[in-house]
Amino acid sequence: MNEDKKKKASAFRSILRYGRPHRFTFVLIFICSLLGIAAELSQPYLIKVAIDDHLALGRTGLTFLIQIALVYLILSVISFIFTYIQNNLLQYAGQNIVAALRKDLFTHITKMSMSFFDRKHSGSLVTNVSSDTETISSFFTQVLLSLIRDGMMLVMIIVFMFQLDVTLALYSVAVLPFIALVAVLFRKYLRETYQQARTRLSRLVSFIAENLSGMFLIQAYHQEKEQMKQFNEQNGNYFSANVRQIRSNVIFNRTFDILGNIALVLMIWLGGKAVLGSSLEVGVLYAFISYIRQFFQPINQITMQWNTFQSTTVSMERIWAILGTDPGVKEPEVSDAVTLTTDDVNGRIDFNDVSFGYLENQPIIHNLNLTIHAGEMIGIVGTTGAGKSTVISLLNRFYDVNEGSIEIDGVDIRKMPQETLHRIVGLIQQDPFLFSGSIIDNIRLFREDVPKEQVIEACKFVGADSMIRRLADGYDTHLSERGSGLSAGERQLISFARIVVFQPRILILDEATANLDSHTEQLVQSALSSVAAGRTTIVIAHRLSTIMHADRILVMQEGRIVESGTHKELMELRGTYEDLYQHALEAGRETIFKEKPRNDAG
Ligand SMILES: Nc1ncnc2c1ncn2[C@@H]1O[C@H](COP(=O)(O)OP(=O)(O)OP(=O)(O)O)[C@@H](O)[C@H]1O
Repeated sequence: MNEDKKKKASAFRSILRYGRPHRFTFVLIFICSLLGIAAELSQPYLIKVAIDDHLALGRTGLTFLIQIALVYLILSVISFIFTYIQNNLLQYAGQNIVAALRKDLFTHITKMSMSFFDRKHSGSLVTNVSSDTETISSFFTQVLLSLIRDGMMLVMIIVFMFQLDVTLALYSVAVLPFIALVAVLFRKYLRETYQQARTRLSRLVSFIAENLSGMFLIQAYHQEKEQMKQFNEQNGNYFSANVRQIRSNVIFNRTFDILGNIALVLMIWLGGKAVLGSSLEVGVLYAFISYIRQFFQPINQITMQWNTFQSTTVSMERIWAILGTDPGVKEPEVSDAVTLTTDDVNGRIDFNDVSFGYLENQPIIHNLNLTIHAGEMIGIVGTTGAGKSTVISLLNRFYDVNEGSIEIDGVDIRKMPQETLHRIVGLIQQDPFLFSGSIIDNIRLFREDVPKEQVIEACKFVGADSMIRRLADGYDTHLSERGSGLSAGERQLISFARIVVFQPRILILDEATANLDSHTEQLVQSALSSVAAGRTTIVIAHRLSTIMHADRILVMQEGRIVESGTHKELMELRGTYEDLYQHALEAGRETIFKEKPRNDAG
């Protein structure tokens, strides 16, 4: 529990640090609030003066009243101006702070290794970057505003009251312990309802995000009803948590109103008695009644902000948990870093006694030793779960090896800045990811310094040019999310063009041609041979035709390379490869590797 509080406090302090660059703005906000409130609170006092020093004395002259009315008006304008400036400054500072926080958070997330994304739902990360930062924004713009403005207002009202009449002032502040009691009683309940609503919203967002990315499967397997049922359940849960939270808020606020009205009635009763007994001036009673009404307003505001404050601490903690998470895969120390340019690299790859597991004590790759020569084309085959994609993830440093090392041209990839590594190693996946943006930007990855001509050249080279020109806006055609306006083969060709533009020395294709029809496959195949020429190429393929002509084929089984050689050599070996091949022929497909049952499955 204590640990928990400490964590909360440290998260809070860390996030508050974002306010430091705006400290002068906060001083200005404080001054504006002070002036605005002073002008506002002087108004009842003015009326008291008009009543007690003029009307109660039976004076009939209007000049004094007109003067009072004018001053009242000026005070209203002053109060308006300062409140306006204060609000604007606060919003400006608050939005700036949150924009900076959002940026840091997103930057940090982009640096995390894949193991982080294995653990974290993308939906909950979306909630962190969007609504958690928004909650923190409301802390700076509402909670802080309330603390500054309402806190000062409360203090000033109490000062004004004591100045006017000590007895009545004491009666007024006597309600404060009751208010504190109500706040304490409600606190736990309010916090619970708030947290519940936030957790359920986060679950709902995760569910929606997952559904959107898997919509294809949902429709293909007619899972709509099942998913709808789950959605309704999540939606209903969020709805009831929200209703509960709103209900508790309303009860809390109305309890305050009742307390305020009781205090008001007491004031009229006690004050009225005093006025009748001539121990109190009417104007003072009027001013007190006004102040009592204003007295509850800031208290109500501050207690209401308690909710926001609660959710802010939860959000701050969650954001800090991410910002405080080690990225896993680290950039090398500057003194250790080896920066290579693509031209320096030959493309030799060494896996030296590499072992790796996604989870502790569950090794997937076992003591892998492998040398791939510069310019060699390697095909990797194996049954599902053999570890083919894992080897590729390790080479891309999406995860770090547990033991051993991976070297490119003799340099441990952990010593390369990741930018260098990813410039050297180009990866094409089965379903290439395209960003929402124009085709040209997708090919040059939003780098304006890559001229359009170079992109067109690359597209011609891989045979994508005519396809792109047929689109409505050619190279400027805007792609929707994940390039959904294009076919799988077209997306594939675009990712090949990317490779030609960026010229990585090592090319990796992860099942790149598995789902294409034969015509598109031919297109992609010829693009592949153009792109692969002169590069070290590793292809994980489920189609034999893709890798049959590879310089070397590696057969993987349960995290180990069990056979290695050319197609011919492996066929002659009559081992696992030949077995897979026969199995493919029997099934009348060449794409059989994936479907072959795993050994452990019998
Ligand atoms: N992110 C992950 N977290 C935990 N385990 C994982 C993860 N990714 C893969 N695995 C496990 O690691 C093993 C190897 O997976 P990998 O994806 O490398 O196999 P593969 O040979 O590429 O299979 P496929 O041909 O089906 O793509 C499998 O048992 C898989 O369940």
